[in-house]
Amino acid sequence: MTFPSAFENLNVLSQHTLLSPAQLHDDVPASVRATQTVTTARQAVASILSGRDPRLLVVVGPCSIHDIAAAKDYAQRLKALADELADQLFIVMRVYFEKPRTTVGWKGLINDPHMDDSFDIEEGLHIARRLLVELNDMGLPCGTEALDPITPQYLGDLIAWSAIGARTTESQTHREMASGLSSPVGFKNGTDGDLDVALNGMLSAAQPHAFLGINGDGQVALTQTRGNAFGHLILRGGAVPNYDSVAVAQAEAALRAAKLPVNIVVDCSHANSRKNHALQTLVLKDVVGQILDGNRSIKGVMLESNLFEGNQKLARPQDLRYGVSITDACLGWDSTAASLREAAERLRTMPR
Ligand SMILES: O=C[C@H](O)[C@H](O)COP(=O)(O)O
Ligand SMILES: C=C(OP(=O)(O)O)C(=O)O
Repeated sequence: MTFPSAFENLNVLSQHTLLSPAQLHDDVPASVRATQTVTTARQAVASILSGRDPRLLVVVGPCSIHDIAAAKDYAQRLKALADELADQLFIVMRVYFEKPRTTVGWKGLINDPHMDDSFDIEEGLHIARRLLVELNDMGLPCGTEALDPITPQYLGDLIAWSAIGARTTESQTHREMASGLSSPVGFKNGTDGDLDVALNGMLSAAQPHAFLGINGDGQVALTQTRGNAFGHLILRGGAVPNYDSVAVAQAEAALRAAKLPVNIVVDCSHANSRKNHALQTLVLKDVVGQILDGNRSIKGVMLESNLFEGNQKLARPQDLRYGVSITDACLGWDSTAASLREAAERLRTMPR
């Protein structure tokens, strides 16, 4: 019997075989320095989550990466800031290559690196891996959203922290993938604010799973995982924000009731900033205030930040403004640096 028969793949237009994860690793190898950055950062995040390291994890950077020059420019500034504030903050750059869309839209640099619907995924994977190697070579760890369950085989060795997004936190496929990720993984609450989907995600991802995956050679493989020991909850707001002390106390109680580690990261953006990028600084101030008031469950924060504030509509690359987001609106660099410096300064007043 020929494959496909006349009765299947009726809506599939074409399939094009891509290079394997092993081939991409050969094309763009991880340097020793990059690997050290990833390993040290994963350990630091794990120590923060287990309470051994009192610093605040900060995942900060563009909503999405679309321009490599701008991403490197941003990373250089962030690395200097990370070194300056390293006594209080452990800074990981948000390096998001895959965007989950509410309906449709540009799905990120891996899916469509030329931003023209040419979907040159093979080139997208190369660009993404080269950037991750460069950033880790600078000593700047990278965090990302694990969206496509195949991508971690290509890039996962260069990722220090991962998120499962609000739109996929209830998906079994993503929980299975999370159970095998090498980095600590945060589960976001649902877009409607539901915490249970994230808690169930954490419970599921902590367990071993067996599922269909791909191996290094790109072959379909029965994949069996160990379970991820460093799952945590990310509060990103829903119908209303959920970063305030009452919402955080409710999340803590829900984590305790589910017998999960009481570890929370607050996403200062999305529904917590009511999608107004400038309000992220106020959310951060509030969260730092909660920590100064004695909160010990908030282990980290997330900020969407770029070189310049706001966002712009997707256009031809030559028509885009440099350093401005083409997805969610972001804080600009100056206010990002000022708010992180202020957060560190306030945290320094706290007896450890
Ligand atoms: O952070 C990114 C966006 O909020 C998410 O990808 C959804 O984007 P959309 O609602 O513009 O599709
Ligand atoms: C899509 C994102 O967030 P969320 O899943 O919370 O909407 C994001 O952080 O890019």
